Order: sequence, then C-alpha cells, then structure tokens
Amino acid sequence: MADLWQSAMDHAVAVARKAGQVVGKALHDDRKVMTKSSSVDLVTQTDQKVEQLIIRSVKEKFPTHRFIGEESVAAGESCVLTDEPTWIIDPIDGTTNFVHTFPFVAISIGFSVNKEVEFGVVYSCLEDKMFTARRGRGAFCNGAPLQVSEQTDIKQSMVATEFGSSRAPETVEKIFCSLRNILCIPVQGVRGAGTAAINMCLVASGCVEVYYEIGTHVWDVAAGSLIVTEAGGVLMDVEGGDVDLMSRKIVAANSKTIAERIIEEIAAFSPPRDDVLPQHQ
Ligand SMILES: O=P([O-])([O-])O[C@@H]1[C@@H](O)[C@H](O)[C@@H](O)[C@H](O)[C@@H]1O
Ligand SMILES: [Mg+2]
Ligand SMILES: [Mg+2]
Repeated sequence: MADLWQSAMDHAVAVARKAGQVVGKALHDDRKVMTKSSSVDLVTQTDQKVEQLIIRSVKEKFPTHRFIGEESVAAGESCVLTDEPTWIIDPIDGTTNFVHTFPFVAISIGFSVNKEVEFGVVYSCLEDKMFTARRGRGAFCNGAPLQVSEQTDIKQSMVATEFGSSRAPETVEKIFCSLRNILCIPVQGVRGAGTAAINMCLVASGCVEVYYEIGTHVWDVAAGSLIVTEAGGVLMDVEGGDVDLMSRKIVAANSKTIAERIIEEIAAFSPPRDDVLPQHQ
C-alpha cells in the first residue's frame, strides 16, 4: 500500500529544520515583542515570519492541504479541525523563552487526517534535537528510538507543567492549588521547559514521567501528542477520560497509573475551547 504521508513528513522535518535556523539567527536580534491575550502572552516578528515560511513552503508542495497556525488564528483565521489533511503549526513554541534567550525553543508541526494525528515533528532548535513520530511507527529523537519511563511510583517521579499565560487571580489560584497538591504527594521534582511541545518530548524521552497543563492550544500539543503515544505513553483529559486536543487541557504520561494519580490532584478548570472562541479573547 502506498505510504501517503511519508513525503509530507519528510517535508515537515526539512521545513522545521530551516525554520529552526531562522529562529537561531533571530535569537539575539528580534527585539520587537508584541502581546496577544494578555501582557505576558508574547509574540514576535519571528513567530509570524516562521509561520509564513512554513505555510508557504507546504502550500507549494501540498496546495489542497489545510492549516491551523497559531499566529494565523491570532490574526482571525478559524481554528476548526476537519477530516481534511491539516498542518497544525506552532512556529515558535516557547516564545517567552525565545524573547529571554532561555534555551528551550521548538518548532512544532502536527499533521492530521480525519481528525487523527498522522505524524508529529518537534524541533528543539537550540538543542538541535529533531523529535519525530509517524502513527504506528514509533517515536524518535535524531533517529534514535524513544521510550517513556517505566517508573510506576508517583513518589519517585518527575512532573512537568507550566504556569501558562493567564494571570487572572482565579486561574492562578487553581494552578497553584494543583502544584501544591502534586508537590506534597510528594513527587521528586517539578520542572517546566517553558514549551508544551518540549515538555511532551521529555515525557516521550523518559526524562519526565508526566506533563500536565490547562491552557495549552492545539498547536502546542498536536505534534507532541503523537510523539508521546508512539513512545509508549498515554494522553488523558485533566479530569480523566480521553484527551481532546481542542479542549486546552492535557495530561501526557508514561502510563495510565501515573496519569490517573496526577489527575487526582489537579484543580481543574475549563478555558474557552480552541474551536469555539476567537483566540484573541
Ligand atoms: O505561546 P507559545 O510559546 O507558542 O506556547 C506556550 C506553551 O508551549 C506553554 O505550554 C504555555 O504555558 C505558554 O503559555 C505558551 O502558550
Ligand atoms: Mg506554543
Ligand atoms: Mg507559539
């Protein structure tokens, strides 16, 4: 049977690497920082330039494909996932890191058909780590196979999460309530790379047992979601049950046991879904 999507994935890897070079060159140059949903939700000209580079390059090769891009959605384009082949793009995942030259910045490209992620590419460009996964064919970092941690004890686990870009008091309270509950299990550590995509790749790599966050967007997690599951991990909603990549809530873990243990401690809330409200709200 013809492998329909290999050429698309090869293109995604090539354009992610090219985008990573643009990001690396701009790291100390791009000082025009703008804001979106809040004063701490940053975007730069490099985010916008990289997204346009990726979309233009893909359109040349796959003119009928659709796109969900973070900065296109911020500019008013729709964020509705159809059955059509769709590229789900975060041109810079970790923009705040990029602005502060904190060295974890990724280009994240997920590819969905019939609302299922067929491949995911996350390029941690300052580390030169290319994380890839094809559905049913495993997950890799620079070609080396990835496998989640075998740790079953939450008290011997490392947890990743982020504070997100909302500073609304009620949201901050929920975030810290979850953090306090989880710290006091106790877990051995809590970390955040500053980018959902790299946090998910750390789960896939076995460095972190579980990552959770409320407030992510589909472009943050689409590619990483497949990298986690193809490395043997699981995805769940923060209240249990199946993950919905448009819901802005995610738990990515090495096992259902660890995921469910963390879910017990999360003070859940539901931000507006990606596919309901314009992203600037
Ligand atoms: O905006 P961006 O750097 O592409 O993506 C970031 C996410 O990767 C992160 O998980 C979240 O906590 C940040 O608020 C921000 O949304
Ligand atoms: Mg992002
Ligand atoms: Mg981004």
